[in-house]
Amino acid sequence: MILFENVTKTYPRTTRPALEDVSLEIPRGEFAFVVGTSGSGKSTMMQLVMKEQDVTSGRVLVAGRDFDRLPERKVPALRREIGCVFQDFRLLPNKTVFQNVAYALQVLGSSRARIRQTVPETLELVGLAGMEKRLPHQLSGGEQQRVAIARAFVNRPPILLADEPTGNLDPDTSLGIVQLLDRINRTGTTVVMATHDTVTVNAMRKRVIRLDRGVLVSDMEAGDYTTGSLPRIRLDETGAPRRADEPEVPDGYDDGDPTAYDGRSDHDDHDDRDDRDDRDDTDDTDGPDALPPIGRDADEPRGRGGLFRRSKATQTSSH
Ligand SMILES: Nc1ncnc2c1ncn2[C@@H]1O[C@H](COP(=O)(O)OP(=O)(O)OP(=O)(O)O)[C@@H](O)[C@H]1O
Repeated sequence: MILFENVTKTYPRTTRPALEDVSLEIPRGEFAFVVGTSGSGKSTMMQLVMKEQDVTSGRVLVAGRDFDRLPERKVPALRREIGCVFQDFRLLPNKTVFQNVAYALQVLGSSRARIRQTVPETLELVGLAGMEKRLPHQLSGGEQQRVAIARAFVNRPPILLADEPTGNLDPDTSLGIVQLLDRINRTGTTVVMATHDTVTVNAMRKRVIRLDRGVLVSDMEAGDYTTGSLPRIRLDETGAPRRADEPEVPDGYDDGDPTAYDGRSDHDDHDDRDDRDDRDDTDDTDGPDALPPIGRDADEPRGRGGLFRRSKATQTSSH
């Protein structure tokens, strides 16, 4: 799960925040687009999730970790749980497709047996079986991005972030890449994709979180990039998003709606943290060979719900 509570990020020597008072929750297993024009704060949001940047104010929780309480020594373990894909692919030019993907496991200390088994499985999943021996320059842009996705996913991270992954690709190829991310999402991995590619966003009918100059202006289920539908957050009379500190229902409200906030207290979160610390220590020693196979989470519940409980009113209004 990814949770932002009233997150503001202002970079040094700038006056306007890159993100301003952003609150949202992306439950485990969800596919969400983050859209907005250039400079609206999409990459900043991704970097905050990776803890490559720190918030100026507000709170971020990712994969059970409260960043306020996350010691620096535990950041590498966090990043092992987040795969990343970028617009410019970032492949190693002198390594083959197989070696590029295997490298991601090697740096995690995986055994050769594990690499021999997992890399071909993953290349098959992304549609590159038979291309193991090619170098990146012998691939099309779309194929290179598939290698990058395989590399990001080969250790089966619970979260995959894709920052403008289709920015260098033509529309048909872009759609194929987003469909691949959708397929990965169906294995249980949470996928968050930043983009301003209206065509692919509108083709997918997924959750669409929209930023405008650092402000979250809409959050829609099965939304699109132009008109929007099924807003997730309530708007006030002026059309502004309701704030996270004005819950629509009391904390802990749950009428059986799996998207309802369960109102867990800070105390509960603290307990979580203690459990998590234990688990992190296990992670550190288990190594990637303990990773579960593709599809491990597919049948699990989608995790607890959002800060904002959707009501009939929010489902039918549009903006
Ligand atoms: N390291 C930085 N230092 C200072 N300002 C930054 C830094 N990174 C981003 N910004 C500023 O923060 C704002 C948001 O940038 P960000 O890269 O998050 O937007 P974006 O929506 O990802 O844009 P694009 O689609 O062009 O990648 C912009 O005004 C940008 O100039």
